[in-house]
Amino acid sequence: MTAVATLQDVTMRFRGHTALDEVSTVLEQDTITGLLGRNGAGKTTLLQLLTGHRVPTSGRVEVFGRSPFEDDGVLSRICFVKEGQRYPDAFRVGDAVSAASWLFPNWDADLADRLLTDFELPRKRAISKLSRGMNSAVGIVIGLASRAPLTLFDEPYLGLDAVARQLFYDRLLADYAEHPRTVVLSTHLIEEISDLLERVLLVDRGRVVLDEDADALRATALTVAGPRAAVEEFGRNREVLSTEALGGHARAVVRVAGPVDEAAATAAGLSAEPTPLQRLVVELARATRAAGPAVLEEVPR
Ligand SMILES: Nc1ncnc2c1ncn2[C@@H]1O[C@H](COP(=O)(O)OP(=O)(O)OP(=O)(O)O)[C@@H](O)[C@H]1O
Repeated sequence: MTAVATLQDVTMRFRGHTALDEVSTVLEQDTITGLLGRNGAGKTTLLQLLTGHRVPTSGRVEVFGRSPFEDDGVLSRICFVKEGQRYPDAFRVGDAVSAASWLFPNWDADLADRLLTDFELPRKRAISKLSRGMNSAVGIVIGLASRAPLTLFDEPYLGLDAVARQLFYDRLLADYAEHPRTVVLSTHLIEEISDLLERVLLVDRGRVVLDEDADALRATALTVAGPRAAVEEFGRNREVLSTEALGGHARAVVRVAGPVDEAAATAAGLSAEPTPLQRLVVELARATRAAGPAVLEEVPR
């Protein structure tokens, strides 16, 4: 695999506050990574470092083999879609799209047209008159049509309704299948995007808590349910991430080694199901933070 971006021992301090603390990670070419973490975890800061908006206090950031800071050759290959993106006051939707078409060498005008239609964005409408969700949709159209080799979406769904969010996920996946590129999606809506993700990068209080292949991560845990005694017995020699009991019945999220454990659960009279990614991430983060509060909140859908 080819590394598109590398962070090595990156620390970012703002006055007294450490937003990122010795972070190391690699973004592989042609992957979709979910960048996850609670409010203030350091996600936006990490994306700002990748896009050269900030220079780390210490450590090394490399994108396409070079420091992204003030390097036009690198920056023209990156599209950064920010939460609540602002545009010049006089801009209409068409102006934002035209400006983006000049910026990104791989720009696909036909795709941009189709996406504007899909998201019902009139080209002539002043951006200042758009609803919050429509404003987010403009960023999404630009992010997808840019076909930038490194495309970063920082919570791009502000104000977008569920139908529009699904449209975004569907169009991203379809276009990615035809034109693979490296995508990072910073989000709190883990379950919604879990099918899209190939990598999971979880940041908590400026530190990397998880940096894993999404399928491998899913295979590390099972949700088992059944008679309480059998659930307890099953968890005896395994790492139990959480347990809920109601009367004689219990349900537990348990770390497992593979299919052999699933067979053992079934043989013990338990139901065994994959653990939803959001639940798994919450539980793993909680376990990492020992006795602390949950690291991620479940976001109501
Ligand atoms: N310019 C700045 N000056 C001081 N502190 C900052 C600055 N930018 C970010 N921080 C702090 O760094 C921490 C990480 O912020 P960051 O925006 O990266 O979090 P985030 O994970 O993107 O959060 P959210 O999910 O709420 O958007 C926060 O505590 C934030 O207050």
